[in-house]
Amino acid sequence: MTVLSCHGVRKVFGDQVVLDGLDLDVSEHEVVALIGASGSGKSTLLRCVNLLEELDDGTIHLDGEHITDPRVDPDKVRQRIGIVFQAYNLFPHMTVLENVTLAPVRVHGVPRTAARAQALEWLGRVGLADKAYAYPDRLSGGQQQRVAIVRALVNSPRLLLLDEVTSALDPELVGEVLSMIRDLKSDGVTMVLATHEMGFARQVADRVCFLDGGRVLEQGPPEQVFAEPAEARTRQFLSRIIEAGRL
Ligand SMILES: Nc1ncnc2c1ncn2[C@@H]1O[C@H](COP(=O)(O)OP(=O)(O)OP(=O)(O)O)[C@@H](O)[C@H]1O
Repeated sequence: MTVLSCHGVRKVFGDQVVLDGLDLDVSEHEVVALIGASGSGKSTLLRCVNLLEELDDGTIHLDGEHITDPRVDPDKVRQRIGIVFQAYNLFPHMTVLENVTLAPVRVHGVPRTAARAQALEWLGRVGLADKAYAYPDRLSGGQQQRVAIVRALVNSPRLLLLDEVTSALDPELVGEVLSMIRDLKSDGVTMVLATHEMGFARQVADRVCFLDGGRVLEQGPPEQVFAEPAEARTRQFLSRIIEAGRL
C-alpha cells in the first residue's frame, strides 16, 4: 500500500528551481533515505510533504488523499505526519512529558489523559520512561533528540519525516538515536529521512534516493546505490563522500 505519493513536485525560491517535477512513492513500512549534495532539496521536499512549504506545481497524496489541495486543513494533515528536525527544539521550562503532549493537546485536540498515556507508552518503548518528569537540560543531546522523535510519534502518524536528526549530535551520541530509528523500523513505522550520513542511510534505509537537479536521479537498495551507482552524477557524489571518509 502506498502511503506517500509525490508527483511532479516543483518548488522555486526566487529564481532558483529547487524541486523540478520530482516524483516519489513510499510504501507502508518502508524507510526511504534522501541523499544528495547540500542544497539539492532534501529538506525542502520534507517541508513540502509536511505542508510547511507551498508547491509551485505537482501534487502530494497521503494514503490516497490529495493533501496539497488548498482546501485541506494543514493541521489535520500534520496530525498524520510527524517531523523531526536537526535542532530538537524542546521547551526548556517544560518537562519531557509536557513537551511531548503539548501539540497533541493544544493543536490537535487530543484529550490530555489520552495524550499522556500515549506519551508514557512511547517513552517506555524507547527507554526514556524515567525521564518523563525531567527537564530537557537534564538530558544528553541524544536523549533530547529521542524525546523530539517521541513527540513526533505521539499521534501515531502514518509517516515520520526525519531531517538530519543526527547532524547536531556528538559522534558518541549518534548511536542511540540510530538504534531508536532501527527499532521504529522494526515496529513498521514508515519513514522518509534526509541525511548526510551514508552509514545511517545504509543501516536503516530500504531504499536510497539520490536527489540531483530537483529530481530523484537514481534510487535503489542502499547496497546497490552505494556499491554500483548507475549514474555518473551519483558516482561523483559518492566518490566525494568517500574522499571525505564518510562512507
Ligand atoms: N525559505 C527559503 N527561501 C529561499 N531559499 C531557500 C529556502 N529554503 C531553502 N532554500 C534554498 O533551497 C535550496 C535547497 O535547500 P534544502 O535545504 O532543501 O537542501 P538540502 O538538500 O536539504 O541541503 P542540506 O543538505 O545542506 O541540508 C538551497 O539552495 C536553499 O538555500
